[in-house]
Amino acid sequence: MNPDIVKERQNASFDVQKLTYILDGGPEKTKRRREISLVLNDPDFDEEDPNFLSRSERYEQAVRKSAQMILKLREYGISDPAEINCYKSVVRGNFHESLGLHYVMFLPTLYSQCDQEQSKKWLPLATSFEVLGTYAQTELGHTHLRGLETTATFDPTTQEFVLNSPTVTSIKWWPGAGKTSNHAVVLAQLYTRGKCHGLHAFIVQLRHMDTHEPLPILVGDIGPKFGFSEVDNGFLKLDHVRIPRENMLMKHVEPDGRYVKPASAKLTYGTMVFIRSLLVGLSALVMAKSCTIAIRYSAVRHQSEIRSEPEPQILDYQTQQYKLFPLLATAYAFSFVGQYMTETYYRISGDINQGDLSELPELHAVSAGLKAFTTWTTNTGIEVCRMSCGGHGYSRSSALPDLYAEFTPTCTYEGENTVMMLQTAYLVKSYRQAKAGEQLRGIMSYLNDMEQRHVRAHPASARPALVDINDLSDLVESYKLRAALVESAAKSIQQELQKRRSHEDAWNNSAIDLVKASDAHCHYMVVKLFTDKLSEIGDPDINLVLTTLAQLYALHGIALNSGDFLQAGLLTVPQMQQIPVRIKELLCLIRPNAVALVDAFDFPDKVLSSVLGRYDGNVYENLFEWARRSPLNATEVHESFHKYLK
Ligand SMILES: CCCCCCCC/C=C\CCCCCCC/C=C/C(=O)SCCNC(=O)CCNC(=O)[C@H](O)C(C)(C)COP(=O)(O)OP(=O)(O)OC[C@H]1O[C@@H](n2cnc3c(N)ncnc32)[C@H](O)[C@@H]1OP(=O)(O)O
Ligand SMILES: Cc1cc2nc3c(=O)[nH]c(=O)nc-3n(C[C@H](O)[C@H](O)[C@H](O)COP(=O)(O)OP(=O)(O)OC[C@H]3O[C@@H](n4cnc5c(N)ncnc54)[C@H](O)[C@@H]3O)c2cc1C
Repeated sequence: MNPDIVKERQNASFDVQKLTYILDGGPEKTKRRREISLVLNDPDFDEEDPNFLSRSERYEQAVRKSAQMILKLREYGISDPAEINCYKSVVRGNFHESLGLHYVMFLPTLYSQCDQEQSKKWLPLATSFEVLGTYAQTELGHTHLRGLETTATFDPTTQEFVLNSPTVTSIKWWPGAGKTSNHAVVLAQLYTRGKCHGLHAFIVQLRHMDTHEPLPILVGDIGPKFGFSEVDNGFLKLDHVRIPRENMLMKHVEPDGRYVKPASAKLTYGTMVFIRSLLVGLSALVMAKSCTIAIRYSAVRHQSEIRSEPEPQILDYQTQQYKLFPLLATAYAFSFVGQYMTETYYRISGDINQGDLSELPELHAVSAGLKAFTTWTTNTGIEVCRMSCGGHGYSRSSALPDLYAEFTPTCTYEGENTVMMLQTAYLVKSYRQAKAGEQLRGIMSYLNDMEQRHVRAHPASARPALVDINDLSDLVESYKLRAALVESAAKSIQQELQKRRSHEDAWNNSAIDLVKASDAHCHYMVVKLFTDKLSEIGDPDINLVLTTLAQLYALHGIALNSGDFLQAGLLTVPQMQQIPVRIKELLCLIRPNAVALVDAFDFPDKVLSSVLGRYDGNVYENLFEWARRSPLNATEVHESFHKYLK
């Protein structure tokens, strides 16, 4: 064990184990997660670092791993969805799996959209992996759902739908598992009796069940990408492909071609809401991994000098702390927000299953906004962690380049982040409702008292100083008032309408304000949920260290967005000047606990897969060993010497 890291652990002021229990949701859950993590000792999962493999080898390795996972899940009797998720995230490490989409999109779509008869047919096939599925929605030319071109036309004479990609731009593009899957959920515009009824989901067989040869359908892999090398993102061109009427999910077409409206057309989009909710938790996980790597490495890396003494640990540099500790605070904040998002998703989708759709718009708005907010923040955070590790952060051995490449598409897939932030129509609607005197419920209820607060952009000098920057509840209150930026967005729309612009143009001309409002709303939610969590934590040592992190999170956010807080008169200039001073004090308070705080995330070394983030801190000898495994070192003299240099 590296002596620096031993010393760090001795300095901790709290019980790491107890904090792990809080993150997991209780000691029983930690125990079970650790039991599941033992699978890492299984020699069947001993594999070469994918960074040393070609794309085709990586894909093959991923397929083998996916198949092994299924067999082992059965062998170990793991069937609870949360446990399957835990198992997979352990085995998957920092990469994706080839059957990922089958689990996260295909199966959930079947579960939520099959009727009884369809469930009876498709669920046994899909859960036994005879049917391997993908989710084909995006097209070469479109992702905006109303604009999708693929058609599904009902033919009552044969009781079939005819699926067609009429143009090049309508070719399905991106669906994972282009080579792996034999079925797809295809999203297409439904036509029956000559009328279009909008987007619906259909199950389409793509490949022969025994030979895996494509049916008369053009299907394949779209080629190498920024990351996602394990995943065969695919294309799919359908040329008048016929499928039985029973393959339409939720069956909205009667045998005579009559269309029966669903309770809400938006239920077809349910799988995206599910994944967007999951991505909030995934952001927390990846931010936590990145911080673990960067903070452990910073504790063992010595460089330059502060005083004329031996080289200090780089974690002692104030600038290093300023780079990493706000991200550490973010990892904790997002962990609690992830827990909230999961609970909210299951609560509201439970109501939806019972026929109560009243909270669907809020679920959509919250999951879209938090997905965008947390993935954007995490994406930039991983890169800060990588940079903070200097040159070794650039090596794939650090895992940070992989974490970045694998995570960055979360900002794009399941709804591009700007587009998701623009799903703030709900926010503006809520604002208008509150202004009209309606009492809002839930997370939007803070808009109820906006009129009394009169939060507007007028001189700060005309306002009382509301905020004690050392008081978390005051900080939550100021974030709440900043979230009233929605008022500016609503006003911008109003002004555009007064200029006789159409509603659509007024919306587009206010889009920057709308995204800002959405961002401010999400930021408020994160600060509030983090603060609310503190009241549940009885252990005084843990409460203290998490309160310090929450204060840092809140103040750092204000420092980054100082213009908003000053403009709205929520803070005075002298208060604003106090914030950097307080932030520096908080960095000093966090410093002795930094390693213990990342230890509490409890990532086994095999899951982190990072030479820099090793628990024992023995970085240099393992970096050397890792480099020696590089395929370029397989021979002492590379063949290129004989071919070109000699
Ligand atoms: C510790 C925790 C660990 C967690 C472990 C997690 C493990 C998971 C591991 C890995 C996960 C990663 C998985 C990797 C695989 C990724 C694969 C990627 C797949 C995809 O990308 S699938 C394709 C996704 N595509 C999109 O998201 C498209 C985005 N676009 C849209 O959603 C829509 O076009 C739109 C919302 C922008 C506009 O909708 P539409 O076209 O219908 O427009 P309108 O007709 O105007 O309707 C708008 C109207 O509808 C409301 N609305 C829109 N969407 C929804 C919804 N989903 N639900 C409810 N309501 C919705 C909208 O608010 C409007 O309402 P109003 O009319 O204003 O009332
Ligand atoms: C790794 C990966 C895996 C994927 N897996 C799948 C899958 O399994 N199945 C599937 O169906 N799809 C999948 N996708 C596709 C993914 O869902 C889309 O890429 C995503 O929805 C974004 O759409 P787009 O690529 O068309 O971007 P575009 O919508 O073309 O975005 C380009 C730019 O235009 C801007 N823009 C677009 N619309 C607006 C607007 N209304 N207002 C303001 N700005 C706007 C965006 O902000 C962005 O800056 C995957 C994508 C990736 C990268």
